[in-house]
Amino acid sequence: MYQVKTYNAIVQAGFDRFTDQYQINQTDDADAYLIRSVDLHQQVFPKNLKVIVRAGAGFNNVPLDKATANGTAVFTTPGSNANAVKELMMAMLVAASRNLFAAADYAAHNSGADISKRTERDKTKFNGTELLGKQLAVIGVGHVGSLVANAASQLGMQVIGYDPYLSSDAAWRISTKIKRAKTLNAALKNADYVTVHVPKNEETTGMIGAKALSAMKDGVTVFNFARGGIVNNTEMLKALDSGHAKGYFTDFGSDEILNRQDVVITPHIGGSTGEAETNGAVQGAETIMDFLETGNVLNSVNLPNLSAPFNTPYRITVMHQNIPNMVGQIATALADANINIENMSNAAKDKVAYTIIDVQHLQKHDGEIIDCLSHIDAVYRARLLRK
Ligand SMILES: NC(=O)C1=CN([C@@H]2O[C@H](COP(=O)(O)OP(=O)(O)OC[C@H]3O[C@@H](n4cnc5c(N)ncnc54)[C@H](O)[C@@H]3O)[C@@H](O)[C@H]2O)C=CC1
Ligand SMILES: O=C(O)CCC(=O)C(=O)O
Repeated sequence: MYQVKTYNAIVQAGFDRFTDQYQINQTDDADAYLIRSVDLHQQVFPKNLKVIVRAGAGFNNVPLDKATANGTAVFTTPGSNANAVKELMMAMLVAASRNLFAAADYAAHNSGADISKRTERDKTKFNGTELLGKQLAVIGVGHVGSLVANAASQLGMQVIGYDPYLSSDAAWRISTKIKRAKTLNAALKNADYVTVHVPKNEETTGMIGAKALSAMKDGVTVFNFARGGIVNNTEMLKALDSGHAKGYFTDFGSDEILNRQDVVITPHIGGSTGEAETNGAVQGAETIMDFLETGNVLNSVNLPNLSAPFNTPYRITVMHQNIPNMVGQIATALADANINIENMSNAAKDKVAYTIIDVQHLQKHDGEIIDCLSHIDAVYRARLLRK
């Protein structure tokens, strides 16, 4: 029986997807974590932890190096909440262009006699502009960014995307109407609206800072529904205070940006729809079961993609450092144990490699061969799976 631990609210549809080989259990010795935004950076991972699935897109709450060193595969559920974020972003674009929040706040407090007279007098304060024909820069054109770009284009906006790491799968999702910028500055310089949809990492933290903001034109509105810190709040406030930027809309509040008319904050609700939570939980459960039962890897953030049909009685998987002679050492250990390899595949991603070996017969006691492989230097984890 596999133990699955959760740290955040996971919808029932995800739990229902697990077969009876799985138990949802808040144990300290889980085989798998199915999580959302819990910050795992301070956690000491149990040795038994084989897989972490973040139901959602951002994985900056998971310490990847620590997970790798523990032999733990980390996955996300790509695209599961992208439509939810896109719809929120479209609402925010309209809200920004029509001063919607200020206007609604005014109307909610406009009471008493002469209400219509005052309304007609004051409504000019909330005059907006239309999105049609305005330019939107989309920084990061992955699952969310591509949907935002396409939807904005359908509203008649001129959309320019910037994504130096765009995958070919993602490129297929982008409308041919979206222009491609070769540099961040080229994307920013004529944009009326700028939105970021990149993962938070060393490169993207503060990417919308003094330099990027100064490359934008006067009157720009900036949106950050990706992660706090991608936009530098101090520099954003300077741009707002100087009148260079018109507004800042974000899903990530923090003290310094509170209580301003020109900043709209939502409480990290980008992925908070029933549909997105169901997608993430179901995809998450399926990812856990597939990895634990077949060892196949698809869309992991710390392991290379590697899948093969599991047609033999036994499969050995080895997660190890991407250094010379690992496959040789693994094959030698199996030969020493008189185990014949039916099929072997190996792939690497950055510093981590992964090997799948299918075998018909085991000559030694199960534990012995796994023990033997685990003791090879630079092996993070070896597992034996039965069909
Ligand atoms: N507010 C919320 O509740 C949600 C926030 N998010 C955030 O949005 C981010 C994006 O989500 P997805 O689109 O699903 O991820 P994704 O991985 O499909 O797309 C991210 C894109 O950013 C690009 N990218 C990476 N570094 C870049 C850089 N330096 N400059 C330009 N582009 C760069 C990648 O090539 C990729 O195409 C997530 O990492 C997460 O932090 C995602 C879902 C919900
Ligand atoms: O609602 C959640 O779990 C967070 C969504 C999110 O930020 C993400 O998927 O990256």
